[in-house]
Amino acid sequence: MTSEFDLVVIGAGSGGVRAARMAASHGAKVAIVEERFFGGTCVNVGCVPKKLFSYGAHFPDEFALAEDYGYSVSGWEFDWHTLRNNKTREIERLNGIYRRILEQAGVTILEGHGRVEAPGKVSVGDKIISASNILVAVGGKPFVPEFPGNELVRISDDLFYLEQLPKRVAVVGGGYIATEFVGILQGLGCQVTQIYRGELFLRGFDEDIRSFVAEQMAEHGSTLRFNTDVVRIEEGAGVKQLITDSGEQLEFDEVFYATGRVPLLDNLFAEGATPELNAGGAIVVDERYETSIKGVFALGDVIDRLQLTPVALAEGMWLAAYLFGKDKPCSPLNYRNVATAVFSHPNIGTVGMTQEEALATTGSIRVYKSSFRPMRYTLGDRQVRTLIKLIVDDESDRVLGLHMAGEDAAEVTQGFAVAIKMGATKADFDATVGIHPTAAEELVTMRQGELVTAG
Ligand SMILES: Cc1cc2nc3c(=O)[nH]c(=O)nc-3n(C[C@H](O)[C@H](O)[C@H](O)COP(=O)(O)OP(=O)(O)OC[C@H]3O[C@@H](n4cnc5c(N)ncnc54)[C@H](O)[C@@H]3O)c2cc1C
Ligand SMILES: NC(=O)c1ccc[n+]([C@@H]2O[C@H](COP(=O)([O-])OP(=O)(O)OC[C@H]3O[C@@H](n4cnc5c(N)ncnc54)[C@H](O)[C@@H]3O)[C@@H](O)[C@H]2O)c1
Repeated sequence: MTSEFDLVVIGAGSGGVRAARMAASHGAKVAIVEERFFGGTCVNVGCVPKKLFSYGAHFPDEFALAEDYGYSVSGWEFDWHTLRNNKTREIERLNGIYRRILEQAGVTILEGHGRVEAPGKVSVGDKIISASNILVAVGGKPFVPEFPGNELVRISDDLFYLEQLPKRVAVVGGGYIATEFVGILQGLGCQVTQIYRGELFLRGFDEDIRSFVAEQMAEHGSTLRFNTDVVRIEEGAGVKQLITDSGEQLEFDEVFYATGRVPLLDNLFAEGATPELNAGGAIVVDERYETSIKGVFALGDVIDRLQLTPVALAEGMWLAAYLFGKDKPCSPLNYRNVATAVFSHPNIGTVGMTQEEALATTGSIRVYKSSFRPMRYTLGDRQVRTLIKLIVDDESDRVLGLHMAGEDAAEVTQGFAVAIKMGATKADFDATVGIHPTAAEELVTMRQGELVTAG
């Protein structure tokens, strides 16, 4: 029996929309199922509203800096509702664009909860549709650990729709979301405390970058409490009392938890139709994104790879070309040297290996480091700094990693990521004439490297 569709995608987020659109452009008959919002996490409660809020949070610093340039910027006020509502209007516009992109590509849109009933069968409400291939691109949801009072905390989605901005706020977690939220809330005028259970936040990033960002955030007014775990939260008189593992009691108006995300598998697979999952609940796929059930594929945040929008997009494009393209990809997607940024204040941009990873891999590296005060800040006394760092393989001279924390770090890193992906050497960097005066020119003018060897 022939199927109604060549591909049914569950989830119209970053990966699902891209896969559906590209599959349709290759000539496939495609349907997409979405139960909540077109564009998924990134557009609605992730990258986009977060970046808009991050822009918004920089204005007080800009006003202060303007004074050093002779402007009087006194008496400014901030209205949270204006920022929040303008953001929501923009997100609604983007939702419409995503829907239209799908319609224009000829993709059939089905609104409702999608569920894999069996290989080749998806239900949407009480309707069953048949498909030669099914793609599960349902993303993830915030994870909040179990402890007394955890029902009192807010999750990342909540920030985007808050009725009022809290005065005193705790952000628990030490990853991307927590660190970005601290910058946003602090910039918008809240008194912010970041609480992290480990020694130093941003595990997995370069050690120097982690310490530098912690210093800069503290200098900027955020309170950072590392080696601190929350054991209980109580509420009284509109105040949230947070009790730590050392018995301290801290008071906040709101407590945000950003302690990771887990795959969104709620009512997604009928009994007997669940593919293999790993210990963390992520769907296990092979290098073609096929699950343990033939004809059922999965990609994006629901699998155990990098949880980044450009990665979900790349996976979606790869799979569409693999299933329906004339020119099938000849190799699996390459996850090496994926550039990433944390839109904390200051921003972090990173591509390639950290010093620690490089040492474990090659044993002998040269490390080039420069910390400086960007020219923009030299007319006043604010201690805003930038750190850049290059990790070079001593033997081959190849640049293994580039790390930057400071203004425009994400923008600068994106450009250099091309060079790193192409295998540029330090000599290539040195042979590149800089653009003066910029912060990025530092990356092609560093000459004094320190030789570091393993052990
Ligand atoms: C606060 C925050 C900030 C972020 N910032 C960045 C950033 O700056 N840069 C970056 O690269 N990444 C960022 N990310 C990560 C990025 O958003 C994700 O990696 C990306 O959205 C994953 O795409 P996806 O297609 O896998 O899933 P999603 O975008 O989550 O899409 C899944 C879609 O499936 C739908 N769905 C789920 N279950 C069903 C079902 N059963 N039936 C029908 N529909 C269903 C959901 O409603 C959703 O629309 C951020 C994430 C968060 C939470
Ligand atoms: N700029 C970006 O590209 C960007 C921004 C936001 C999110 N993201 C993506 O979304 C993913 C999820 O972000 P996230 O910040 O929620 O996750 P994360 O994995 O980056 O960080 C989770 C943090 O919570 C801590 N944690 C975990 N369990 C805990 C517990 N029981 N108690 C206390 N702390 C605990 C971890 O130690 C870690 O510091 C990221 O990994 C990233 O891939 C990307």
